[in-house]
Amino acid sequence: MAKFNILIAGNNDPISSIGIDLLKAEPSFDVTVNMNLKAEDAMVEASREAHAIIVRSGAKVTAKVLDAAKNLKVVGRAGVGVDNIDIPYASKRGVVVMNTPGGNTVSTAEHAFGLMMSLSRKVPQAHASVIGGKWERKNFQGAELNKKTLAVLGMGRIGTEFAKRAQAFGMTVVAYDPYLSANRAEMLKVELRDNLDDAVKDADFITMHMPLTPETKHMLNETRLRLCKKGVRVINCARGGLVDDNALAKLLEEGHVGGAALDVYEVEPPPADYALLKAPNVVFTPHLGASTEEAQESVGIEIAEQVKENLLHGTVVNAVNMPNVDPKTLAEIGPFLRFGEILGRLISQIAPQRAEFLRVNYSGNLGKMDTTLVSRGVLKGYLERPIGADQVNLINAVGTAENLGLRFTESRVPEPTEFSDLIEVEVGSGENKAVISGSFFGGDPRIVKINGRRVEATPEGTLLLLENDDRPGMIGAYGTILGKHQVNIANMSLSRNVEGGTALTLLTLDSTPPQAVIQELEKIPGVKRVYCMELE
Ligand SMILES: NC(=O)c1ccc[n+]([C@@H]2O[C@H](COP(=O)([O-])OP(=O)(O)OC[C@H]3O[C@@H](n4cnc5c(N)ncnc54)[C@H](O)[C@@H]3O)[C@@H](O)[C@H]2O)c1
Ligand SMILES: O=C(O)CC[C@@H](O)C(=O)O
Repeated sequence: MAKFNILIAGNNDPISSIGIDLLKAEPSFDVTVNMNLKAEDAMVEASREAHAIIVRSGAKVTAKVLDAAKNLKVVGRAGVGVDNIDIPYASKRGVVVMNTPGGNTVSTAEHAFGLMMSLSRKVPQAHASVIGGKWERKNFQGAELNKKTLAVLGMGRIGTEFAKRAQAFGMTVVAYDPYLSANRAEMLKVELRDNLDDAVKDADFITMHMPLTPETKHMLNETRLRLCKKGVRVINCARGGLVDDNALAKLLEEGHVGGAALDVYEVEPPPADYALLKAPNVVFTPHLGASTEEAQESVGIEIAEQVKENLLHGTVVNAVNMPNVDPKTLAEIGPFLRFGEILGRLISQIAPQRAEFLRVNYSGNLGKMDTTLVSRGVLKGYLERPIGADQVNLINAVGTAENLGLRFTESRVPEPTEFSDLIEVEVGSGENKAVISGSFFGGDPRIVKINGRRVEATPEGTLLLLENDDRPGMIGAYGTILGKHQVNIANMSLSRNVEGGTALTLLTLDSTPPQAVIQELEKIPGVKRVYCMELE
């Protein structure tokens, strides 16, 4: 039985014990929990033997960690944000990265909403004052939420939950999210703004709920904050860096921004001299959005299940760097995926060198399916020879092709050709290309065309493809040489363009002939090309 090492890594932020127990209960898993992995070097050492690493936001899975963890197959994030994981590098290394969207949505929306209420009623300041023995009622006059305008930036899961709560409090909700459809906005009864400045300029409160990306970094910068109404209050329970913390501190000091409630910071934890910590009218929490029993249990169990299923059965759920494959889909597309890989391997052995494109075209029943993974399988099979079978997989195949300058495309048409299912793979540059097509006969894969010529072969063992003048005696000549070297022919398929033109002979062999035999075949008069193709 294969053994898998699982590292649950953190910086004092463990995942739920139910999730840990679920993994420990699996006999083939060896589970290590280490919550002292703030430093990269410590993380590198702890990760060396891991097949899976599970983190929250405290531990960082950097390129150095990914390089050190030679056996690594999967990184699981118990939560939404994956900015503590080097995703491009994980993809390059062929490591699947999964998160658990949804498990902490309500907790985070509730926390952000709680922050907005604390901010509008100055709860932390009033609390500190009472504890300090004071009774300063006039200093802590707040503002109602009722009839105020709220701008929700990022109307995904958490933004939507926040908006619903705000509507229940009588707020007018304006939304900015370039990926939100007008229909959905209408359904959620929010006023959708196409332009970020339009969304924030009349708002009394702004709340942010999107990932930190190059596009969203410093979305609220000094210029945009100055555009807002004087006294605007800002809530950020999504990611540090969406707001320019220094600009926010400055505008809070000036009084242009009336208050801020933050759960996340550009630097976490913020150092003692962080300007924001000294600014007036602020409410802070230390990245607590998802810190509830319910959310942690939910994301802890979810990630444990996902990682377990991935290691044991190859199931991919909630991956951020490859398409999802649940067990049902995996069973359905499994045969196509395997055949796709074989077609890729096959064409890599007859394609022109320095190919510039690889196209996968589907028609008929296959043209109606989601074939993304099958195409990745073709690409993987194609790249195995040049890159090494252990270096390329379904996750990094697309990136690897890009690095080689190979343009990878796929097309699908639901109409059948002469076959009810067809996968056609074309590889080449300009007009110089090789084409192989495959189909399924009664559920069994068949190679049905090579370079546009009709052939028929079961994709197994070794295939010998010979191109020769169409004249008598050629097959006898091949058979004699192969027989002399004890190479048995299991199957043969013949085709030609015109009588006396060029013939294509596809032989399925029981063993792979040595190179010397191929050279002997090439010397037969009338033989133009001989390709020996191994399928496994
Ligand atoms: N504080 C915490 O503990 C905590 C907990 C959970 C989630 N989060 C963070 O909250 C954020 C939102 O989480 P979610 O689960 O709602 O994610 P989500 O994917 O459901 O929603 C994100 C939304 O942001 C939108 N978006 C993307 N780019 C945008 C842009 N340029 N402008 C405006 N909108 C844009 C997307 O269209 C999407 O609707 C994430 O960054 C996540 O990491 C924080
Ligand atoms: O692990 C946590 O508590 C933080 C989670 C949060 O930042 C997320 O993006 O899901």
